[in-house]
Amino acid sequence: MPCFSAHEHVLATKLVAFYPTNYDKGIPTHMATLMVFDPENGSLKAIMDGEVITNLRTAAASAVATKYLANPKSQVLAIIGAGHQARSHHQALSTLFNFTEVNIYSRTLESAEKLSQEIGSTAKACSSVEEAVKRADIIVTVTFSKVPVLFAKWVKPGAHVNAVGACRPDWQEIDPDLMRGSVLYVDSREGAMKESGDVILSKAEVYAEVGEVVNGTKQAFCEKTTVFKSLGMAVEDAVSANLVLDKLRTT
Ligand SMILES: NC(=O)C1=CN([C@@H]2O[C@H](COP(=O)(O)OP(=O)(O)OC[C@H]3O[C@@H](n4cnc5c(N)ncnc54)[C@H](O)[C@@H]3O)[C@@H](O)[C@H]2O)C=CC1
Ligand SMILES: O=C(O)C1=NCCCC1
Repeated sequence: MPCFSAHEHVLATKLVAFYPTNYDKGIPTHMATLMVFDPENGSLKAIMDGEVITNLRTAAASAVATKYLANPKSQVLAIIGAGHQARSHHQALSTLFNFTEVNIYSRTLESAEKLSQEIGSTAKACSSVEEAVKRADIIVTVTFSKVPVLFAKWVKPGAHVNAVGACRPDWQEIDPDLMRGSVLYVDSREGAMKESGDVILSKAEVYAEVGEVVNGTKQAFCEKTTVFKSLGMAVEDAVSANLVLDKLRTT
């Protein structure tokens, strides 16, 4: 994933591959390395691990979307999936909202319970997606499922969904009725139309990129049911890598 940002004065690329079956072997499913170059002359400035940055910047992007699109009084969070992104999303969203309830569903009750114990007394492992999401103001889907796991009939009107998994054109995590029945935001229109099965297969209409909401050219319909379909953008990695280098320089 290559990126040059003149605004941020950064030139970087991330090599990333994912191996869903690694999860059951207890090793990371995403293998990522970032290379940062001097934008003036192309010389290599740094090679860094891309796993942590991928976890954190993806959750940060969802947090920005959620800040604009969720009800500001949101109290109940549901997380579907209990891996790295589940943890980073809980961490990032907790900087914006005081959750009184965090409901977690995963393929195994054991992995949902483990995450619930890490989070503490507000968290609960649920035995179905429906149980996890029915009271939720904010929902995060972070699984490797290839078929929908979150259905419109379980989602409270006005809830906000961060749909982060299903990053291939033939994979889905979200019920097409929910995609079509919500106001749909994406990180990149171009990316969504090429890579997101949730968008392509449901034929849902993309209302806006989150960046258009942030810069005020498109509306944030936070009183309606909203979906943010995230696929990840190279600029998120490049900017994050620059932040790491800045921090290194000043410590
Ligand atoms: N939008 C973006 O920018 C990014 C998206 N992702 C995506 O987010 C999702 C989660 O990533 P990580 O948390 O890093 O992975 P992880 O491997 O740490 O956790 C994956 C979770 O999905 C569950 N899972 C695996 N197969 C499943 C299935 N068939 N049905 C339901 N659940 C299943 C696992 O039990 C686990 O809880 C993946 O789809 C990944 O590709 C990851 C990085 C960036
Ligand atoms: O943006 C990324 O990095 C990824 N997006 C989709 C899944 C693999 C990693």
